[in-house]
Amino acid sequence: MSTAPQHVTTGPIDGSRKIYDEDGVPTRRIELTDGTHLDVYDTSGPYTDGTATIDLEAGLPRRREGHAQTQLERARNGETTPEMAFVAVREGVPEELVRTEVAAGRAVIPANHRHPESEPMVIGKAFAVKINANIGNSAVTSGIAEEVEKMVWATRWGADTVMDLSTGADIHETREWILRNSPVPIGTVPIYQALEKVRDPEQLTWEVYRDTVIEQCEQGVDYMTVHAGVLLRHVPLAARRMTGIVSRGGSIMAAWCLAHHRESFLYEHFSELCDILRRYDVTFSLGDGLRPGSIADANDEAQLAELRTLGELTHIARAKGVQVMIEGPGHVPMHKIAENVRLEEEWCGEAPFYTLGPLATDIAPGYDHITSAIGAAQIAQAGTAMLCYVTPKEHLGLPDRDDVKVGVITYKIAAHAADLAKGHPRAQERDDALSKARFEFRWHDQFRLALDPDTARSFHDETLPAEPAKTAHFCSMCGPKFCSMRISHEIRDQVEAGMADKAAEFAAGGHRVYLPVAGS
Ligand SMILES: C[C@H]1O[C@@H](n2cnc3c(N)ncnc32)[C@H](O)[C@@H]1O
Ligand SMILES: Cc1ncc(COP(=O)(O)O)c(N)n1
Ligand code: MET
Ligand code: SF4
Ligand SMILES: [Zn+2]
Repeated sequence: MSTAPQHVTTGPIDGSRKIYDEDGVPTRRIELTDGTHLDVYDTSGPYTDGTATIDLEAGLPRRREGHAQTQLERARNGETTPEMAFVAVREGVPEELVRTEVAAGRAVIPANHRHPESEPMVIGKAFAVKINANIGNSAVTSGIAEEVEKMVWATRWGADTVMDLSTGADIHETREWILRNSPVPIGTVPIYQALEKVRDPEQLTWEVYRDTVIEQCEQGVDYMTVHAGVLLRHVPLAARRMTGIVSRGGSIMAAWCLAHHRESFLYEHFSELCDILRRYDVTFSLGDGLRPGSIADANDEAQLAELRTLGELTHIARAKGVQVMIEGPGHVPMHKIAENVRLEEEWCGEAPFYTLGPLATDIAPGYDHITSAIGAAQIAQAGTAMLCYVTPKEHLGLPDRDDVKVGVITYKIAAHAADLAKGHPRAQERDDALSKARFEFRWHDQFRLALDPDTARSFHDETLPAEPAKTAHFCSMCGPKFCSMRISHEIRDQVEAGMADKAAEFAAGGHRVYLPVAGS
């Protein structure tokens, strides 16, 4: 039996302060030494508010109320819900854009009526690209306290949603602690807990699965991965691959279909599943159970056959008023990435795409946060709405707290790079503020504006820890004499002084800068 969590990381991010607008929408204000400030999107909840009291036992304050209808149904009815208004402020966009995107199914707001602790957020290509962090124990390692800290730690660094993918001990209790203390939406894969109950994939039944889904809906899970696109006829296609089926849920369902030689109970009971999720406004994340697990298998027939089925299911769910997003690959070389987005949009009615990476090559275990961030930046630029992070431990072991931070920061980079390329209205503000601080040798401001201020500061401290170095016009990379930015300042001064002299000369000599153009 795991012990209850006693402690999580709290306190503001270095150089920042949490502020709230009149409707309680949180923002992180980065205070700068030149007297200005920059406000940035904040996923971290009360944990980074220096004035908040955290009581893990009691959970976070409940901030929302339930409703009989889903966000999708209400958006279609022309209603702007409090959740839509909240995310419009967070994103800096008109409420009407949020409502119309949700109504069209191009965006989702995952917010189970029974998870009132979470702060509403929107996932869709018209909005800032989001990132998800996977956490959870396995049969081999980890406990409740570690997992709750991973959730707080992931959201501190910018995770927009967290998936609890626990498959080990105390699955229900671990999820309860995470849900009651999470400021972001929580996703799960219910088939994992269903399998835990029956032990063997063959023993799974629709009834056990359905009851597990209801249990998780009641607890407050905001979105659920459902691998209902793995059909009996797809299984032979995947058997021939280089790496078979790498999705856990996909492999469980394929094993069940083969053992019983029957069609998937998720597919056959999909309509009932929609009715259950609708009651709580739980969002479907239609699982990519046949995603490629290697470059060799990318965009193959198994993957595309499943995607077509997910498109069919999307239309069924939407007709029932349930919000839907679509999970995507996996391992895909760069030249095959755009095709994934194009087909997903075409076949799945532009439902928000939620991709795992993709890894652009298979050759760097230990660095798969990087192989996957390369693919993630590209697929996000092409229109993916949310990126599921990959940590340095991918393919090697369960990520720990440090891996979680590396994964989150790496994916914030990919998501932000895509926001810039897509021309998101506020994205470049932060780049400009940081570049200005860098060029003006305001080292403290450069650290504060960084995605990871602690690492930036500690790297600078390694060679130049003294306070005077924090305004010095060089760092240890080039040293004072070869600092190109310092030299640039001198060039700029000389050019400006020279311009002033030249201007005075010109005026004195009666010269004109622009000659009249003949005929004008
Ligand atoms: C679908 C993705 O989820 C990741 N994954 C599966 N279980 C866990 C866990 N407990 N913690 C973190 N990541 C996990 C896998 O590494 C895969 O990349
Ligand atoms: C983007 C994405 N895809 C899939 C899964 C589920 O994991 P699995 O399919 O291995 O059960 C996930 N958590 N996120
Ligand atoms: N790395 C695998 C993938 O590409 C997942 C392994 S754990 C289920 O999806
Ligand atoms: S990550 Fe490890 S346990 Fe999971 S599929 Fe790969 S080898 Fe198996
Ligand atoms: Zn993989």
